[in-house]
Amino acid sequence: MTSAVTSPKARSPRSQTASVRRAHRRGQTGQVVTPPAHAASTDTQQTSPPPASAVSPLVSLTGVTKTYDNGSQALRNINLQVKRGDFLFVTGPSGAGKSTLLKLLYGQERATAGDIMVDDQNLAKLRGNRLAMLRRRIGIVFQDYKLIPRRTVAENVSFVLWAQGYNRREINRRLRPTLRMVGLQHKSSSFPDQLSGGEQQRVSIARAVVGTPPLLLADEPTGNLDGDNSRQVIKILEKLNSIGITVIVTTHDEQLVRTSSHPVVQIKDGRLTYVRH
Ligand SMILES: Nc1ncnc2c1ncn2[C@@H]1O[C@H](COP(=O)(O)OP(=O)(O)OP(=O)(O)O)[C@@H](O)[C@H]1O
Repeated sequence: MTSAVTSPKARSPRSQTASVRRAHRRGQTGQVVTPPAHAASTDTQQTSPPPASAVSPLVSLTGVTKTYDNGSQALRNINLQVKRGDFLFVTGPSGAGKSTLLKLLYGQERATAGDIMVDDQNLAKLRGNRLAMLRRRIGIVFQDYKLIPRRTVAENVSFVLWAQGYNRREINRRLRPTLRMVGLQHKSSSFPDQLSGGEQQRVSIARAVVGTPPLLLADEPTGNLDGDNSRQVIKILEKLNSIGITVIVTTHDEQLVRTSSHPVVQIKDGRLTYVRH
């Protein structure tokens, strides 16, 4: 698995981005597919409305409350909409409810009250296979990387594709541009403990997006990194956003948020307010 990615030709960041973008356009996300030019036909008989996915937000929370079994009220009456293609920062102090919000979005936790829609699916109604299918369409990045220690970079990144039944050719086709995208093509045979923290986080980003999900959730992705590595991680997330992936990032790093122009919401004591639209 690793041999195919050990000696890729050097390519510019622009062409790396382009190849991942092409992967999206081939329809692998089901999300960023550009409609054919004739889709906007002049056929006056064609009066059916556009599909819901073309107009609905990718993520929508309405009146969402989460109370854990021990009585801890993590989220209170949250209303939030994230459109397809958005990049959203979620800030707030420790214990405010940021991680809980992301856990609700990928179905690790269930809301106590309210409605959560992700990619036109009502999370409260998803169980078993249908929840697993939705999760395949959500990339997740954690503060502590969560890489498999005895697996190489290439194996860590492609593991999810193996698990989903992709063949070797398709895995290699996706792996190369994804590793280039995060600047780690030369580290594909390294093990996690041979990498810096910033590199490990870039591997975890590659793993999160190698399946070309329409939605990427990053929970404090810069929490363990210094300023330079943090900015590099945010730049990669912005690059992914520029090719159509909707990105939601939690952070308590005020500096990162201040130096960006993306929308920002703050969670404090479980309540959400817009800081910047
Ligand atoms: N599994 C759980 N069981 C009970 N209470 C929990 C659980 N997970 C989180 N909480 C509580 O819910 C509240 C919100 O926690 P959450 O982890 O969402 O905050 P956070 O904003 O992500 O914090 P941090 O920035 O420190 O990661 C906290 O009071 C926390 O103690």
